[in-house]
Amino acid sequence: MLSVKQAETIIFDLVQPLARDMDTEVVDLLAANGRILAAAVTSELDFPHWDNSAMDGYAVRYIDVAGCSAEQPALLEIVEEIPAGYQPQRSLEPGQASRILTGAVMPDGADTVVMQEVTRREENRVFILASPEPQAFVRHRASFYQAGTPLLTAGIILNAPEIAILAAAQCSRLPVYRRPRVAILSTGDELVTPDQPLKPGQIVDSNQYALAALVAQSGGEAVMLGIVPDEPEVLKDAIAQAVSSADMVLSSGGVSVGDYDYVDEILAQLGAEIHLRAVAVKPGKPLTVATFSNNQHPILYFGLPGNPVSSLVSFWRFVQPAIKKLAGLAAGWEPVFMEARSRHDLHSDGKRETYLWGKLHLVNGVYEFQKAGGSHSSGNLINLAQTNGLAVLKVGEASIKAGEPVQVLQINA
Ligand SMILES: Nc1nc2c(c(=O)[nH]1)N[C@H]1C(S)=C(S)[C@@H](COP(=O)(O)OP(=O)(O)OC[C@H]3O[C@@H](n4cnc5c(N)ncnc54)[C@H](O)[C@@H]3O)O[C@H]1N2
Ligand code: MOO
Ligand SMILES: [Mg+2]
Repeated sequence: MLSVKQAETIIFDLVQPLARDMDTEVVDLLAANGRILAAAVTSELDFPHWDNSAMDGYAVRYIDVAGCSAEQPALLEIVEEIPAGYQPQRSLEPGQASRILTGAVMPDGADTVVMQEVTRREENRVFILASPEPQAFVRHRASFYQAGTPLLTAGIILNAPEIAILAAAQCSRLPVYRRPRVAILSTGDELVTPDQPLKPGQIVDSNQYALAALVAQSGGEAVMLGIVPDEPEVLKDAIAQAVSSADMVLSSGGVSVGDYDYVDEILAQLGAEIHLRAVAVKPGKPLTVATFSNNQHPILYFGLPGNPVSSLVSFWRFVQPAIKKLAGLAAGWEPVFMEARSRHDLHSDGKRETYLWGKLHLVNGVYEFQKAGGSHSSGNLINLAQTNGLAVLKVGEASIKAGEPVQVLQINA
C-alpha cells in the first residue's frame, strides 16, 4: 500500500492547471474577489503618482529651516495653500513655504515637509520650531511602484489588498481563471436524498452535500450528479457522463472490496488509467485515483471512500490541494500543517498514518490541539462539527503524549 507521501506526490503531479489562454473569463473588479488572476498586470501609473506630503503641515526648502529650533525659529512667508487634489501654482523661493495637507502634491522648489505640530502660524507667516530631517514626510513619486514594472503576477488569488491595488491602477475588468467544474456523484443502493422518507436500512447521502460545500470552498464549481445505485451498467453511464461534463470527478463509496464495490472495475472498463487504489491512511484507506485522457485536458477521477469521515479526510488531504492547483493557483495550493501542543494523549495502531479531528486553540501565542470528544469512527460525522484541524500520527507513531507537539492539518480554513 502507498504511503500518504507517495500518494500525494502521484496525485499532485497528475494535476495540470487550467490553461491560461483558454480557461479564463473577464470579470468586473468586485466579482474578481476570491478569483485567481490569469494574466500578469502592469500599470502605466507610478505609485505615488507624484511627490506628495505625508503630513498636514508646511512644504519648505530644507536649506531654509536646517538648524532652526524653538529658541531660534525659522520664519517663512506662506505663498499658497495646497489641499489634496489641487495642482500647486507657485514655486517656492528662498524664505517661502506653502501650507500643505496630507496627500497633496509638493510644490516645485520644496523638498521637505514640516508637520504642523512643530510650527506656529501667524497670519501669512509660519515659524518653524524644530529642524526636520532633509526630505522629511515627502512620499516620492514611484517610490512604491514604478510604472511598467510587474504589479501583480498571474496565478495569485485576488483578495482585498489585490482588489485595492487593481482599483488604484484603474483595472476594472480582469482576466481570471474560470472555476474548474467538479462533478460529484454518490454511489449506493442504501442512499436517499435529505428530503426523501428514510426506510429501514437506508441512510441519507450526506457526502454529496459535504463535497459540494468543500468544492465551492476550494474555488471549484460543484456539479451535483446525485445518487447512483450499485448497478454496474447505471454506474458506468453515470461515470461516463460525469467525465464528459467536468474537469474533475469525485465519487464516494464503492471503492473497497465489498460485493457492490464496482467503481474500480468500471473505471478500467471505461479506459481510465488507475494510479492508486489504496493509501496507508486512517480514515480513508480505500482511495482510487484515475485519469481519463481522451479529452484535451486529462480528467482526474477520485473514487473516495463512502464512510462520511473517510471521504472528507481524503478530500482535505488530497482533493482540495488538487482543485486549487487545477484552478490555476501558482503557489500555496499545498496542504497546510501547523505545529500544536496536544491537550490529550493521542493514539493510533501505528500501521497507517492516522488523522484525528479536533479544534485548534491559540493560547498565549501557542496553538493547542483539542481532540473532538466522542467516537473517532470513520462513520461518525457528528463530532466533526466545529473542528478545524486534523492531528497527524505518522506510521510507527503509536502515541503522542499530552503536552507534546503534534502536526495538525488545517481544515475549513
Ligand atoms: N473487508 C474489508 N472491508 C472494508 C475495508 C477493507 O479493507 N476490507 N475497508 C473499510 C474502509 S477503511 C472503508 S473507508 C470502507 C470504504 O468503503 P466503500 O468506499 O466501498 O464505501 P461503501 O461500501 O459504499 O460505503 C461505506 C459506508 O459509507 C456509507 N456511505 C456511502 N456513501 C455515502 C454517502 N454518499 N453519504 C453518507 N454515507 C455514505 C455507506 O452507507 C457505508 O456505511 O470500507 C470498509 N470495508
Ligand atoms: O479507512 Mo476507512 O476510511 O477507516 O473508514
Ligand atoms: Mg464498500
